Amino acid sequence: MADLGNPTAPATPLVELSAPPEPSRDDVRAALARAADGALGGGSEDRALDDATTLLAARGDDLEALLALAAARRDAHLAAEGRPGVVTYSPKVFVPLTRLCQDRCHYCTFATVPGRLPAAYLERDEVLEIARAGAAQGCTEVLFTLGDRPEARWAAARDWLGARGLATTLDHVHDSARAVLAETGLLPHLNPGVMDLVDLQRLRAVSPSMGMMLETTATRLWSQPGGAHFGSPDKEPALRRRVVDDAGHARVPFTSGILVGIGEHRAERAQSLLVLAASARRGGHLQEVIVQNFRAKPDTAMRGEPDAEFDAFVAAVAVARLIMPLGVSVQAPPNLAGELDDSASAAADQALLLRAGIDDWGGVSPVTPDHVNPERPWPGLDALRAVTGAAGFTLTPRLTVYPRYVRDPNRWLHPDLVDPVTALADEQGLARVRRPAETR
Ligand SMILES: O=c1nc2n(C[C@H](O)[C@H](O)[C@H](O)CO)c3cc(O)ccc3cc-2c(=O)[nH]1
Ligand SMILES: C[C@H]1O[C@@H](n2cnc3c(N)ncnc32)[C@H](O)[C@@H]1O
Ligand code: MET
Ligand code: SF4
Repeated sequence: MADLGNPTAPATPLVELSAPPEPSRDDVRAALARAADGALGGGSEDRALDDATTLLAARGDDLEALLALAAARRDAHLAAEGRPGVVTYSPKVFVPLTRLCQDRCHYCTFATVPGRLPAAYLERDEVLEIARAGAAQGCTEVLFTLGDRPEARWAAARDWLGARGLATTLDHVHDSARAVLAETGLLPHLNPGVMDLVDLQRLRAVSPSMGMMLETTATRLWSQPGGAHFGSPDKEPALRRRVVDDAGHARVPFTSGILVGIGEHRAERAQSLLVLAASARRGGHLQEVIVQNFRAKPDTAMRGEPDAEFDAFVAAVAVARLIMPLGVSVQAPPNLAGELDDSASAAADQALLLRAGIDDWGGVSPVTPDHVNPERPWPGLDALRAVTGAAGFTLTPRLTVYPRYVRDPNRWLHPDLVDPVTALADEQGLARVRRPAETR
């Protein structure tokens, strides 16, 4: 298990960081040299923050050197996990259980108002219908992504839940996930926003993995008017950090990550990644870190903002790889790469992400759109396999829960989930291939 799962000191408090100056090339090269020697900042946490902040500014030849270091670290991770040369994805369907939300993230087009929806929530039978369509296409994951605690803001949500004898949105998540497991055998991955320790312990019985993006440690983007998270109670960085840590206490294999380009500066981006790495070391539960690039969408408060600059995003992927302990996968979604409707530029950007050290593409669906980024279709699996193969890797389906946790079920899986997970896993803990999509 490498250096994961060794409880150390408690989490250090988040300090507000001022915007860093542009580093000189000498600064960048010195940071690269320390990274090449094995540790950002030569092992000290403050120096690691400085070096990571510096490396996030690498461009041109320096960025090339950073990518090479990150790629080598990814290869070491895959070798340590016993799957050298394997880049994974999770064949999934996406269940937008509710698009009502108590938050108002300025980049989000997923959250909406009751008047624009046929109903406040999907019914359990509608969820099952989506899951069955996924099963027919060889999917193994049902991703529940939804608005945070809409009942705190919307009467339509309270009424819908009340009419069905449900107290909270998370009760509906629980019952729907249990139904998916029982009726289809597919594995739920829950992404319902903020959960407390009791929620995590209860939901763990119906879902082998869960996730919540940290997004960013930049509290100012939450506390100050105009910030991307102003008006979103669930996006307070200290609260989200506690959720990521609590998932470790509850022994939930967990996915988190950062959103790049929502107004955070490089030092905040570096701090966010260091916070995730520290949580991974304490809990051993962080299976993957998603590095997701902000994409401006019409009808949102941030529609006029530029998309995340792609070189800055690629540098963030590489720095994430260097910061994370071995054993933590680094994921970037393939559908947010490239210009819209331009498969050549998507392929070029995806190739760059592989050079930057990712080892996973996340959920890819042959059935449902990415409801969070609906304007961005999934690449076909053939195209993704071609890009991955051209970079020297074999594209391989995984389960929603990663092999290292599948192999240690007593610690990481609720007893009720051992059989459902085992039924879908191969000897390596990856997905047993039985998919029509795979043989196309
Ligand atoms: O299709 C998507 N899947 C998202 N996923 C699912 C992801 O692509 C994979 O299906 C999981 O990582 C499987 O382990 C998330 C999962 C999380 O736990 C947290 C955040 C996300 C974000 C997205 C997303 O924006 N779009
Ligand atoms: C499900 C996850 O999707 C991400 N998310 C939400 N809106 C956007 C956007 N416009 N661009 C990129 N990612 C987004 C957030 O990080 C959220 O946690
Ligand atoms: C649709 S956004 C993903 C789930 C949750 N609302 C969050 O922001 O964490
Ligand atoms: S990103 Fe999540 S929490 Fe924020 S508004 Fe959208 S659905 Fe709500």
